[in-house]
Amino acid sequence: MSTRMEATVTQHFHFSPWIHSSSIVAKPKGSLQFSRRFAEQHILRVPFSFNLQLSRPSARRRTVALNIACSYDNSTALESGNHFASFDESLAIQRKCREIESYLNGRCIYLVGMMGSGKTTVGNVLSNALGYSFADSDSLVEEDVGISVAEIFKVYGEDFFREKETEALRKLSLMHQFVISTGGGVVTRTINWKHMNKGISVWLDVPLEALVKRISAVGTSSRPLLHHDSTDAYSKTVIRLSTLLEERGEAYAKAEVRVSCRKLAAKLGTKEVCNVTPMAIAIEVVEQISIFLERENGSCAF
Ligand SMILES: Nc1ncnc2c1ncn2[C@@H]1O[C@H](COP(=O)(O)OP(=O)(O)OP(=O)(O)O)[C@@H](O)[C@H]1O
Ligand SMILES: O=C(O)C1=C[C@@H](O)[C@@H](O)[C@H](O)C1
Repeated sequence: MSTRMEATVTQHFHFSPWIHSSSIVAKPKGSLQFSRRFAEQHILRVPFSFNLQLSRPSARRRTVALNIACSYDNSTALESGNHFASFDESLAIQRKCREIESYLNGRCIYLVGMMGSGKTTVGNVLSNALGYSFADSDSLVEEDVGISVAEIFKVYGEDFFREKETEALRKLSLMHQFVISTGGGVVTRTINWKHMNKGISVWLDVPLEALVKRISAVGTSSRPLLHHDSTDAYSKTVIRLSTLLEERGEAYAKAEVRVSCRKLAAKLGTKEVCNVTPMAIAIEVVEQISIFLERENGSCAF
């Protein structure tokens, strides 16, 4: 005798920010029928594949194979879990970069944000994907003066550093096809915006707690605005970072594009901003730039 039984499958998928969950053509719940011989097994492995329908018409469909574990009978506990779709992020970001490059028209990308927000780390990923060169305004100032930023602050003071920084940005504003990691304080001077507005500015908006975690992992010796020799150096760093973040919030918000790492973490299904990889952030940067370019062009360009 062949008795059939029904099982409910609940799917939870985590996708790269590339794919908007609203655009996925898949039912979140489904019903499957199994023959009696599966009754002894706690977990059924069901080979399952479907096409991800991306919202952008020009984007390629990707097929992912997922194993869905479930048990039979709605009333018994379902064996559940999150199943990550494999996704070649480096190919995906390169593809998206190709889509936007003619709209960028060689304009430089200026990454702005607090110390430790990942401008250098994400900037390198982005420049590779775009095929752009990478520059760091702090490094340019160091090359110009011949000593480190920390030493410049100590020997010549902050105002001298700010002048040199503005000069570095002026030179960079004459360049094309660069991703530029800027110093954390560039947003505070109006003249710097004049230079950065030759390209596209992107704010890497990272919450305080993630900044603190990252900075305390590497120390503050290279960051003169945060460095303290005192015994309670950690708490002083937290207070200083939080004050700077509050003072500069509005200035960072002047950037044309904002990438909120908190929102991105939520979109990726994690509360922990520190779990979001530089690649995932770089992908989101390209996504947000493409939205900005669409607005700039007044139509759906991609
Ligand atoms: N997404 C990330 N996940 C985990 N660690 C990261 C991430 N992004 C950056 N980091 C780490 O945080 C630290 C600061 O990053 P990075 O130097 O890129 O920031 P920054 O904005 O360029 O800082 P600054 O302006 O002070 O030079 C580095 O140690 C880096 O490895
Ligand atoms: O946030 C800031 O004001 C600074 C950030 C660093 O990148 C350096 O530009 C310098 O230490 C100052």
